Amino acid sequence: MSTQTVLRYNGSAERHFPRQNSLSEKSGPQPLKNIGNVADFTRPQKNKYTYEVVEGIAKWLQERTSIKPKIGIICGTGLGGLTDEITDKEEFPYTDIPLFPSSTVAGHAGKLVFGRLEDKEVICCSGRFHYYEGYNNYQVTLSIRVMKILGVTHLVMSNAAGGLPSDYNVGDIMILKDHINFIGMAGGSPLRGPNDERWGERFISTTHIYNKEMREQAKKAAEECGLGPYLKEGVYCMVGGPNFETVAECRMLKLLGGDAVGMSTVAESLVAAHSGITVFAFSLITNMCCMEYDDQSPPNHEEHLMIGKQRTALIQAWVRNLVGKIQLNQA
Ligand SMILES: O=P(O)(O)O[C@H]1O[C@H](CO)[C@@H](O)[C@H]1O
Ligand SMILES: Nc1nc2[nH]cnc2c(=O)[nH]1
Repeated sequence: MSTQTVLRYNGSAERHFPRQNSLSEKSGPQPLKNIGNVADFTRPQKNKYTYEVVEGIAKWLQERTSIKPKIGIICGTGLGGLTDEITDKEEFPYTDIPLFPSSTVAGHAGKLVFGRLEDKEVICCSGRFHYYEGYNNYQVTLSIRVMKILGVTHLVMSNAAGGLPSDYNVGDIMILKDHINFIGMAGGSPLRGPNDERWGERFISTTHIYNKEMREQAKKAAEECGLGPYLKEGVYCMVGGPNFETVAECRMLKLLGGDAVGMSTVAESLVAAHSGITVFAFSLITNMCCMEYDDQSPPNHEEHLMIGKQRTALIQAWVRNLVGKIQLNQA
C-alpha cells in the first residue's frame, strides 16, 4: 500500500488502527498478562517498612539487648568516634539486623550501638544511610522509626557539611536552627506516600523542628567544654549529592539563606518530628564551599574524614555533656 493510499482517509480510522475490542467495551482497568500485582501500578507506592515490619525489627533488637534507649544518636561522616564514650555497649552490625540496609560510605561504620552515656540509656547509629547511595527515603529513615518503637524521645544528630558564610571556618560546629530541604521541596519528602497515623499526622508543622530548649542546652554545654569559640547556629541546606556543589550552586545556596550544605540529616529530622521525637542536630564544618572559580581547595571526602577525627575529642565531650542535660520526662 502506498503512502498516498493511507493518507486518503476513507472515513474509517479503524481500517488503519483496528479497535481493541476488550479495551473499548469493558470498563475499569484492563488486565495485562504477566505483570504481577496490579495494585503495584494503580495505588500510591507504599513504604515497604510498614509499622508492623518496623515493630518486627525493633522486637528482634529488644530480644537481644537489655538497654531501653530514650536518646538516639546519629553519627555523621567521620564522627563515629561518638560511640567511644558509650559504656556497657552492645553492638549490632547493620548486616546482622533483619531487613536493615547496609552502610556503603567510607566513615560510616555500619552498626547500631546500645549502651549508656552519662547514665542515660542510648542507641547510636554509627553510620547513616544517604539518598545518594541509592536508598529510598524510607530506607534512609528506617533507623529513626526503629528508635521510635524502642522508646526514643530525643534525637541528637551530627553531619559533616560545607560552610557558606565567610565568617565560618573549617572545624566550626553549626547547630541547626532550621533547614532548606531541596529534595523535599521538589517532592521528595520522606513523608510522601500513604500516611500511617500510628507514626504521626498527615500534615506536620516544621516551624520549630529543631528544639529550642536542646539548642540552648547545647550552647551551655559548648561553653562548659571549651567549644564555645567554634560554635555557630544556622540553616542547613540538604542537597541530593553525591557530587559537591558548583560555584554557582554555592552562591545560590548562600543567597537563599543557607549557612551550610550537606547530603543528609533532614529526612531523618522530618521522620523523627513526624512521630513526636524531639530533634537536635549539628554540622561539623569540614570545608568551606568554593564561592570563586579560582578557588584552589575544592571539597573532598578524605579531608572531611580527617577534620572529623581532629574534632572528635571535643565533640565527644560536648555531646556527652549535652546528653547529661537532657530531661527525659520533658519531650
Ligand atoms: O551528612 P554526613 O553523613 O555526615 O556526610 C557528609 O559527608 C559526605 C561528603 O564528604 C556526604 O555524605 C555528606 O552528607
Ligand atoms: N553537599 C555537600 N556535602 C558536604 N559534606 C561535607 N562537605 C560538603 C559540601 O561542601 N557539600
